[in-house]
Amino acid sequence: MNVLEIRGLTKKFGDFVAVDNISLKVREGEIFGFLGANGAGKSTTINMICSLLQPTDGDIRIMEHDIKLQSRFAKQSLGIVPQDLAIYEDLSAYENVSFFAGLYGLRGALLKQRTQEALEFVGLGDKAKSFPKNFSGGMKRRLNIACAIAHKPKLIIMDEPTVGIDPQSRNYILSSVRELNESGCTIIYTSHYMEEVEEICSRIAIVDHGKIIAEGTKEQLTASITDTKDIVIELKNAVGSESDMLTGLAGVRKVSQEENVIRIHSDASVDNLNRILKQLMAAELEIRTVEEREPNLETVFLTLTGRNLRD
Ligand SMILES: Nc1ncnc2c1ncn2[C@@H]1O[C@H](COP(=O)(O)OP(=O)(O)OP(=O)(O)O)[C@@H](O)[C@H]1O
Repeated sequence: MNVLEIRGLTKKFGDFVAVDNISLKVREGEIFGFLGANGAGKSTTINMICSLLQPTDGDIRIMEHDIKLQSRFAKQSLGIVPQDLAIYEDLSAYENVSFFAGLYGLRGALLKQRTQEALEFVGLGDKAKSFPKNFSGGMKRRLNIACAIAHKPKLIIMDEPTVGIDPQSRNYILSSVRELNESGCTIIYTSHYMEEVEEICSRIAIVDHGKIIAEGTKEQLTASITDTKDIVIELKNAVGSESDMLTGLAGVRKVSQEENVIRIHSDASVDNLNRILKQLMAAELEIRTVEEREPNLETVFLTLTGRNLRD
């Protein structure tokens, strides 16, 4: 079954097209990644799925129900972890979760039980009475998740849930996503962190300028990139501007440098590497290592758009 089906979804703000005719199916049991740079249109799409924004055009179906016609069903099937924290600082952690679960229709003993379960799930079981104003960024993010899951939705949408938190909380959140998925939830996970999407998502859509420019498993997406390759060269004692001499070289598409390490995105033909090395050696630079990297999602994005995800 498709837990989510989107057809021809479009959102215009005045003349600006933020989401441009997106169609998409997310099947039950998937962790579906929505990967795109800042401003690509991820949040606008999510806000339409959650009925927070009216589409300019297109249809959205959740569990085969049109969200316009069966809005109550859609609301109860959906859990939303918004990008901007949606928690009340002057309510306790327990009261926050209980408030949101109540909005989704839970009452009485079940409301109490699910509130406590959700807090325990995110590792805040012993913080039920504490106030989020005293929480770290990572704890607030986890509370935000608890608020979205207490009513046990079939589909959970997480909009960049790991922005601005420490690595430990990030790992905690990623393993919670997996656990929720194993317990039967379908998950849509948006991020501009390629590594996270690669790590947890079973299928990925890459969004750019409001359009889906590629979709598939990580393996399908990387296999589709056969005409480019990534080369990483480590120099000895670089001053930091050595990459300039490679920009514009035939076959070289993009170059970046961090201290001694130069990353080159180039056409796949073999002579490129020779040309690059000749250029560096002609400048009497000492080369420590040369490595050809397997394509990853960043390569896919770079090949399709000519930009890095975080340019
Ligand atoms: N209410 C609005 N009015 C006008 N433009 C908007 C509005 N909301 C979003 N936009 C524009 O639509 C585009 C897509 O924004 P959106 O927030 O969906 O991107 P995103 O992929 O979620 O990026 P981010 O990772 O920064 O959240 C951006 O150019 C943004 O400036």
